[in-house]
Amino acid sequence: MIPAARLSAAMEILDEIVEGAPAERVLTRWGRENRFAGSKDRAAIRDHVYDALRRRRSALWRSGAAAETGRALILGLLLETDPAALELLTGAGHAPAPPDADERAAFRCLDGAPPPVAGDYPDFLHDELARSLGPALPEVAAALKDRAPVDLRVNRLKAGDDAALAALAADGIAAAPVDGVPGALRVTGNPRRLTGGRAYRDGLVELQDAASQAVALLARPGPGEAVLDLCAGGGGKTLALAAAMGGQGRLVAFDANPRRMRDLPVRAGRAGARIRVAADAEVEALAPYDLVMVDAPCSGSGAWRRDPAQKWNLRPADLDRLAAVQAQVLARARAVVRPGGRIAYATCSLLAEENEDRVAAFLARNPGCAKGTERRWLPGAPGDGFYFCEIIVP
Ligand SMILES: C[S@@+](CC[C@H](N)C(=O)[O-])C[C@H]1O[C@@H](n2cnc3c(N)ncnc32)[C@H](O)[C@@H]1O
Repeated sequence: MIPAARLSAAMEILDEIVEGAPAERVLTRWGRENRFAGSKDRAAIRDHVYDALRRRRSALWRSGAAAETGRALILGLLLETDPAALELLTGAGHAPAPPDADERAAFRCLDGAPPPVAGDYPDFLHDELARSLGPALPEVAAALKDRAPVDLRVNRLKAGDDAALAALAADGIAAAPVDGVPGALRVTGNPRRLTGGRAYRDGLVELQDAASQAVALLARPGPGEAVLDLCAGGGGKTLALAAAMGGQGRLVAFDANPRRMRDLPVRAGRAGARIRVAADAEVEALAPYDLVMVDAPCSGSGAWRRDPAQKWNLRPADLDRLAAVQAQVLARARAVVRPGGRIAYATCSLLAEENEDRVAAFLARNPGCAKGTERRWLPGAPGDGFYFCEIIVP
């Protein structure tokens, strides 16, 4: 496909997404129905679609269009990020039609756009984002418009950094260490080869955002400790905890939605990690734990660049519901941690409401518990946005 035809396809796909269809479903169906498109075409179309979804409000504003359509979003995206590419819109062959006089007259810059439009986030979150981020808000919002890098964690149960880098190089994948996060690598070339390569298949590296790795390291699971990962999900942090424990001790993984842990046994096998996947009642039966990791369900606002639909689908009532779940998991963690043990509370949220406020509320309800190490990572420094707070239990 020529580059302009890829833009046409992205417009067509975005039209369906704007109508409410989930992006992944539309992209998959489009690929099935357009077999002539090769893997490079599909990857480029997907990038256009996600670039537009991350910038949904600013792109529409930039286009000046009255209604949100795939064409308006792509026009606005190109205006903002690659104005020269508008020349590709010639109308010839499969290229989109060039912007007509009315469309051109409507184009506008972002000066004067309200902050949530320029920053691409929902209006209702503005005050909370401003309270949480202060003067960093515009910079953080800008970082969330870009594609997320592909990060790897060197699996210390199987390899050191040099061996992992050598295995990746043999697979044709270029990567470099991420400053400040021991064992984190950032893929700089051929990321799509990763899952077919030996380094990944043999469990030398795992896909994991660098800040997510930093969170697991900061939890400091000790070798020989009993550790519970109470919100294990797909097991990203569980596997990182297992590696930090050096294959010693006892690591239990639980998630309220067991289907999310479906692949964990296979991933653990590949990584050479011993993990007990627990059913609900086993969480208490296997207590007490020295450390309980609570990677709480949250708005995902620190990782919106990976999943932009999350920010557009979020509603005020979701934050209330999430706050209640965050409090509930913390209370459960408190009940199963041993006296003198620790709770490692983390979210990939930028909102104080899900972070500092949740910890403060927990401490107010649990006299004697004390805050230990607390840290926040903003998106891009070095990975997704994350919050971490260690709670020391009396
Ligand atoms: C942020 S995700 C976990 C990501 C995972 N730790 C990782 O690193 O890949 C939060 C998880 O919490 C789970 N969850 C939601 N409510 C829960 C509850 N009450 N108890 C335990 N897990 C819960 C969700 O199913 C979701 O998988």
